[in-house]
Formats: sequence, structure tokens, C-alpha cells
Amino acid sequence: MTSSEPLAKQFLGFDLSTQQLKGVVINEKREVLHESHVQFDTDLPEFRTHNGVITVLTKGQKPEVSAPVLMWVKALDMILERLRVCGADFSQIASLSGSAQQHGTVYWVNGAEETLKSLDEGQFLHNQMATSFASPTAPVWLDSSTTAYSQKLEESVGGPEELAIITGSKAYERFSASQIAKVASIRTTVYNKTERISLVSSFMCSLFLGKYAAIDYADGSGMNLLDIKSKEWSPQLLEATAPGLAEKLGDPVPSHSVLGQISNYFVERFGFNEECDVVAFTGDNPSSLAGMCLEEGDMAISLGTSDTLFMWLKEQKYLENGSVFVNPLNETEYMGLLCYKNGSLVRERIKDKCTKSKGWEEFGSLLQSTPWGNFGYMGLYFDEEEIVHPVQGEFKFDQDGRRIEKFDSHEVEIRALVEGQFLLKRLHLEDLDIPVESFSRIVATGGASQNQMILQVIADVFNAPVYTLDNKNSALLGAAYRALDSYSRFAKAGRKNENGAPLAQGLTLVCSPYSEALQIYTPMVEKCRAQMKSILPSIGDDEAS
Ligand SMILES: Nc1ncnc2c1ncn2[C@@H]1O[C@H](COP(=O)(O)OP(=O)(O)O)[C@@H](O)[C@H]1O
Ligand SMILES: O=C(CO)[C@@H](O)[C@H](O)COP(=O)(O)O
Repeated sequence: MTSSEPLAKQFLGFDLSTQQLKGVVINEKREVLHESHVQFDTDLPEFRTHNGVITVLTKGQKPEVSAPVLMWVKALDMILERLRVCGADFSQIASLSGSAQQHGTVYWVNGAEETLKSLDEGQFLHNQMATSFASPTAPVWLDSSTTAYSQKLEESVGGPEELAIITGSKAYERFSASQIAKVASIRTTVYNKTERISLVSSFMCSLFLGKYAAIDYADGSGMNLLDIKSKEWSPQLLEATAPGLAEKLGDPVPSHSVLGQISNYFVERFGFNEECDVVAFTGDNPSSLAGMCLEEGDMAISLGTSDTLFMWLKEQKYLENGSVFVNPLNETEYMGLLCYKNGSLVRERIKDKCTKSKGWEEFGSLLQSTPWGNFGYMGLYFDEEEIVHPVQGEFKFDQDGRRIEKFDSHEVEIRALVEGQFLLKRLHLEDLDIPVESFSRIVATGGASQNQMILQVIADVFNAPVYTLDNKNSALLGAAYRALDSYSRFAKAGRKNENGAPLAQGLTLVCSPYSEALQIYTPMVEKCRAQMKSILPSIGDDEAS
């Protein structure tokens, strides 16, 4: 290349998930050039998080779960250094975007935007932003201490279904409206000195923009505040949540919006091009949808900290116990999502309990050493109160469906856990009228999608082939793809699938279902239903229906 030729364009994506901040640089062909991450617990031990969060237990109350906002800011300082050490040349970045764990809220103190606008490139971000937040912590998606506020929100519009018709979801404790209502009601000083409330995604975006970033439609759908048809905040729900909320949220924008150019701080400190576009950040699940390039008939399974199931929806649909978000790639369409708190962290706990090595390899070998159907043994593990059903505890059953104290062996326990996790998901899909026959393949992503044995259980329980992307971090890739697509939206069309999403890169078939899987697992779904019914009456009949 001669010195007069312009450098090839590159695109930067971030994903601020529960346990880590990841960053990736791609080129115009969507090839990964550099990738790095910062693990909160181990790289930033001074914030004393466990699995990325802080849990406060108060007797007689549900635990409060939050994350230190400055930890995320410091992680950003670190990831940029790490990417630079990997060889990233930020002057080549034409556009950047990002994603983040959904629903969490950040409270910027009065005057914080002035700090964002006048950052000194000679200093770390976290030093300059230490006093920028009205609350040092942000409530996150694992928090469910807001039951009373969720109930009030539903009552304000006539019930859960009415709320779901407006916002795509009934009131969930982890959703932003209930979290904000709690802050406004019991931490009044914090609320009153807040000039802006960001989602975790728009908070991260604000740091790059050097001013407050708008909330995008897709992540905004996880707040119980956005009317997902009109794409405006619902005045009725704003009113029911907290006073003066509209001004604190700013107007929502389409997910592909270019919100401006990168702040001078990053130009001077890290050598970014001053014309680098900053594209609205979105939620990690919407971003995964963009990174996985889903097609009609695909079911996505994300095995991150949470387990989530999601799919592209052409039209808005009522998903009881699930959620419907505005689609991040096409704002006239939607995506459906079911989220489970008891995903990777429960698998990790049982791995540590049941393996000598405490390693995933041994966990996988033990899982493989047991037969499909596990001799009829089944386990339902809810370390945290689950989202889809308000149930907590460990429930173990023998071949006859009787409750037992413990399983005979570690391998039986491991299979009981993994089969139970995915049978329950199949049961919930069937209850939503989404039978296994309605999707032709499963695309898996997230940390646990590198475990072939877990994926085999998924293929068998759902009787569908399982594919993974070469890069398991689809939310992260989706962020970089969205940066690229928004940059080139007007420049070039690019190859697209029929949904308008870019064509998938490096999608590999990793597992096919065992030929008799359907005969084995269909009756087990019914057993699982019966076992859930045996558990739920102790909590309340309404919840079991
Ligand atoms: N080989 C593996 N088998 C099963 N689970 C794994 C494996 N490697 C990592 N994990 C799980 O992946 C989780 C992290 O996934 P990741 O998608 O990075 O999470 P998040 O994006 O929520 O921070 C960990 O909690 C861990 O339990
Ligand atoms: O609450 C939800 C989705 O509704 C979670 O999926 C969060 O978005 C956290 O994501 P991970 O950190 O597990 O990827």
C-alpha cells in the first residue's frame, strides 16, 4: 500500500455484560482483528464484586443486587489499553457501538454532563468521574427487590396483559421502571439530584460521546416504559413511575442512530480519528440477535450469566412470562425473549460440587457418561428466585416423580440439572405456543456455548440441530456489526438475509439430535410440567396457572 492510499476502515464493538467488559475490532469483511476483555471480579478486585455484582441481604426482604458504576468506568480505561496492547490502531476506527446487560439504571448527578464534556486527556476516566453519579451503584437485572413497584405499575394500566400490550412485557422486577420507582420512592435524595438516568448501554455510550446518549428502542423496550408501537415513552407509565421522569430519560432513538462523533478525550488520549461515529448502544440480547444474524425459523439460546431464549418476531405477540422488544435491526419488527436467572452460575456451582477437578471438561465427561433421559431422574435448580416462575430452591425427583433428598451419583446430578434446565425452557416455549416443530435450528452463544456436551443436551431436548458462531460472543460481535452497518447504511447495502440482517459468518453445525430424542424427551416435558405443579402450589395457585 502506498502512503497516499487511505487506511482500510475498522469498526469497534463493546459488550458490558454481567461479569465482564469485552471489546472487539473488526474490518469491513467482518473479520475479527483484535479482541480483549476485563473480568470484573479478578481484574478489578478493589470493587469487591462476586460474579460482577454486589448483593445486599436484609432480613425479611428480597436481596438487592447492584454493580459499582465506577468499576464499569475503570473497566473502560483498562479495555482500551488492552486492545491497544493487542495491536489495535484506534485511528482506523470509522465507527463504534456497544451493548450491555439489559435493564440496569445509572443515575448521573446534576452537572455530570459538564464533566463528560470537559474531560482532561491526561487523566484516567475513573478519576475524573468519581463524583459524577448520584448513586455509586446501579441496580442490575439480577435485582428483584421491587415487587411492590412492579405491582403498582401493572395496576396503573389495568393489569399485566394491558402493560404487555403497551410495553411488550408485563411488569418485571428487574425492569427499569420498577427499579427507578424504588429509587424515587425510598432514595429520594438520589433521585432528586439525578439529572439523567441512563440504561447501562446508554451510560457506556455517553462516555464515548462526551454527552448524554439517547436510549435506543430495543434496549428501551426492557424498561416497561416504552410504547413499543409508537416508540415513545408512555406518558401514563412515566407518571406512574416517578415524577419528572421524561426529562431524566431524554427521547428514545432507533437502534441504528449515529449519535455523534467520539469525544475529544478519546481522540487525544487514545488516538481515535475525530470523525469516528458513535452509534447508539443497545442491550446485550438485541445485540446478540444482530451478531447471530438470525433467520426465520431460528431459535437463539444465549448461555451467558443468564440463559435466554430469543427469536425474531415479524409482529408483536403477547408472550406471557416473556418479553417483546423492538427489533434492533428493523424497528418495524420485534424480537421475543425469555430470560432465566438460573443459568451458568448454577451450572458452575454444581460443576464445583460434582467434579474433582472443578473443571468444565470433567463436567462434560460426566454429563456424557449418563444416558438420555437420565434413568428418569430429574432436577430443577433455582439458586435465585426464577423470573418465569417465582420459585427458589433445589428440587430432585426419582423415576416415579417422587421428591428425593439427593441423587445416587455426581454424574446423575449433572445430567439431572442440565436436562432439567432445558426441559423447563421447552415447557415454557410450548406454553407460549412455540412448539419445537416451529423452529428448524438452534443457534447457541455465550460462555457455556463452548461446551459441546451441554449443546448436545439442548439438541436432544429441543430435537433440533445446534449451531454456534466461530466467535462465541455474539453480543460483542453484534456491537461491531452494528457499528459497521450504521456506518455503511447509506454507503453500501452489503449482503443481507431475508430479514435484512447481514449474512451469518462462520456458523457451524455442532450437534444434531439423537434419532430417538423426541420419543424420550416429549414425555419428560410432561413430567417436568407435573413436577413444576408439585412445587408451585406451596407458593400460590395463581402463580402456577
Ligand atoms: N466450558 C464451559 N462450559 C460451560 N460453561 C462455561 C464454560 N466456559 C464458561 N462458561 C460459563 O460462561 C459464563 C460466562 O459467559 P459470558 O457469556 O461470558 O457471560 P456474561 O456475558 O454474562 O458476562 C460463566 O459464568 C461460566 O459459567
Ligand atoms: O435480564 C436479561 C434479559 O432480559 C439478561 O439477559 C441481562 O441482559 C444479562 O445478560 P448476561 O450478562 O447474562 O449476558
